[in-house]
Amino acid sequence: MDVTDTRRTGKASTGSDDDESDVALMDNSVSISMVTDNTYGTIDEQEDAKKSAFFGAIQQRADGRYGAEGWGYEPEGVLLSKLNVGFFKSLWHLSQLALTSWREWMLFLTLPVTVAAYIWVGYYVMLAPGYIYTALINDDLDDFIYRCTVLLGWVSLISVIKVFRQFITSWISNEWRNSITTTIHELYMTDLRYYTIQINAAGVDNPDQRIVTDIKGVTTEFSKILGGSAGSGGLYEGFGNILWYSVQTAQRAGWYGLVMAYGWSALMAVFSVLLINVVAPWVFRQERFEALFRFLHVTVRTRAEDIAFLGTGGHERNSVKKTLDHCVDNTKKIITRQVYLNSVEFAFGYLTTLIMYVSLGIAVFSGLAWNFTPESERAQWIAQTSGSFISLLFGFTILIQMSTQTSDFVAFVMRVSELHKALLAEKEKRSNGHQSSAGGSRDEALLNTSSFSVSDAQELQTDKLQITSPAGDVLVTSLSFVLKQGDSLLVMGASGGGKTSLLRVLRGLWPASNGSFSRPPALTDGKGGVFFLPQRPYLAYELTLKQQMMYPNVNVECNDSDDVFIDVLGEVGLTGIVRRVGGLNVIADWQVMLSVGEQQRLCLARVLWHNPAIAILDESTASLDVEWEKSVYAALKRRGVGVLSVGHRESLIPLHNKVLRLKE
Ligand SMILES: Nc1ncnc2c1ncn2[C@@H]1O[C@H](COP(=O)(O)OP(=O)(O)OP(=O)(O)O)[C@@H](O)[C@H]1O
Repeated sequence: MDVTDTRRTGKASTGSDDDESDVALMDNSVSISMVTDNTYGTIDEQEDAKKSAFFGAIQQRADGRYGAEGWGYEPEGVLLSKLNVGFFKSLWHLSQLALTSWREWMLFLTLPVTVAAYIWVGYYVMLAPGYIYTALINDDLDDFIYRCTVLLGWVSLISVIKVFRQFITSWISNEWRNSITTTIHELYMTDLRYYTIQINAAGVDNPDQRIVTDIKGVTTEFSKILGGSAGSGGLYEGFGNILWYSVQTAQRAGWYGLVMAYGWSALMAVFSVLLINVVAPWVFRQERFEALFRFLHVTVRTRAEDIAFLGTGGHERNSVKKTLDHCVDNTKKIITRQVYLNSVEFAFGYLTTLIMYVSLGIAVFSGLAWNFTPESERAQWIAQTSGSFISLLFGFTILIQMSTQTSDFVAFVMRVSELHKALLAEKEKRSNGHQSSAGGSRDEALLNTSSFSVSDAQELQTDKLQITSPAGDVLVTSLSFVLKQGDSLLVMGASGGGKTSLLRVLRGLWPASNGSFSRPPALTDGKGGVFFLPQRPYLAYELTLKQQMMYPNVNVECNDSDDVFIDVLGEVGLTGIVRRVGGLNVIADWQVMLSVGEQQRLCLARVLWHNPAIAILDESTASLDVEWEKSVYAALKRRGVGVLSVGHRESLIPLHNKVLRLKE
């Protein structure tokens, strides 16, 4: 048996091989089922576990992410990123996140109104040369001065409208970014989804990049696509021009002028839409490579000291180079494919002038134009008809150019909507779990599965708990114990045996594959409940020393005097740092300021300050010397905190009432 009651024996026991019963009742407070080789269930049962959604999602993710072409390659995502029905559905989906209030709708509607004003004033600017030519041909100075003055007025007005259009386009982009990011943040940063999305969501790589860069890409590009930018008109201008100048062209050049313009544009549009799908998937892929490239560099920066201790950074150099190669090779593919698109775009741009002259020629030489145009107004007719025609074709040009420029946009939209859908799926899954369980805070309730309940009693209880890793390996088959306030249980066992996994299940990060457990709520405001301390010290960004101790409840009202915090720091041997850093209320880069041991002590100070009913410590004293380790456990005992520790060190055994050894 591998359970030792140190209160009874006073020393550690390693257990004997001939006693491997499933359940070991040690005393009234703790009953423990041990994992032994013969409790692993049949092969069929294990296969069933592997078929769980949990496992399925992980497997899909692994297959997608580490494909034959290495990191960052995901064929399904690449194929998805096309200008097709799926894209428009995703775009619609994101628009609903962007337009959530009447204010956003008002802003959104300001844009077409502004563009309509722009087209209307632009029409008068377009007419002006015709009038000026007529005044010149008629040698009419007064008319010439009048026409020039009017033109000055229109030109001033159109400049103001254009500036406003730019302003409103950028403003809308920023507002949309805020709305979409806020909605996605809300989903991502709530109910531990920033964790579970990584375990469960198939194919959603680099959520950080999608949130930080891709959403901005969506909103910037979309506002430009609708409203235009400094260099090009937008969708509204394109359609506005087509509508207005179709009428004008038909009136001036007759129906065949229209047929020429529409026929020519339709031809180019078909080419462009076909060619856009040659580029878009590779842009999607590029985003993946860029994200990975940045991530590897961030890792080199944040783990610089570890890498420098371990070696020369050769592997990291190779990794970043390999990823750079992927970025560069993929960019070459994009550039090559872009040639086709550019050919269509440029050819269309230059040939437009030719098409215009041909159409005018047909109107003139067929006798239509001169039939109804007085001699004195022929110059005006030529100038205004060509202006109309060019404006009509410009409308089409805008639309066609836009389709060649949307490859980035398609990629951004697909990546952001993929993340949003994955987050919604996570939320849905948790809500379903919630329906079948009872009680607890919002945070805990959403973590609930049918196997978990929040108890009012300040104790942790597991009943025949089975734990399965995301890869489908059964780590613990049937574990039952009760841990009351003031009790202490040490979980030991081989590396990879499932110790931290047990804590993951108790926290609610992984589902239990069988059995059940109950515990007080975690992370309630301030004190009490269960406090989990992870294996690696975590010191949050931009917090003072005092707030680090209050973390995660940094915003709760705290009436404790500074002395309380200083006393707690004293209990973990950190009084010195208060003076060193300049007080309790100073923000510093704690990862750099403190040694790993000091970081671990500060995290332990957190547990002591919170004074929970139960503390769950994952190798939390590994960097402390034995004397300080003893001292910290004594401080927990003084407070009557129930302790569940995971650890390897023999020195921990006498500090606990019970020891549970997980077998391999
Ligand atoms: N996200 C994951 N996906 C798949 N398998 C995982 C995942 N996390 C952990 N595992 C596997 O689950 C097993 C148990 O891991 P766990 O972290 O519980 O080990 P441990 O007993 O705490 O080990 P150590 O003492 O080394 O910290 C290991 O084989 C590990 O590889």
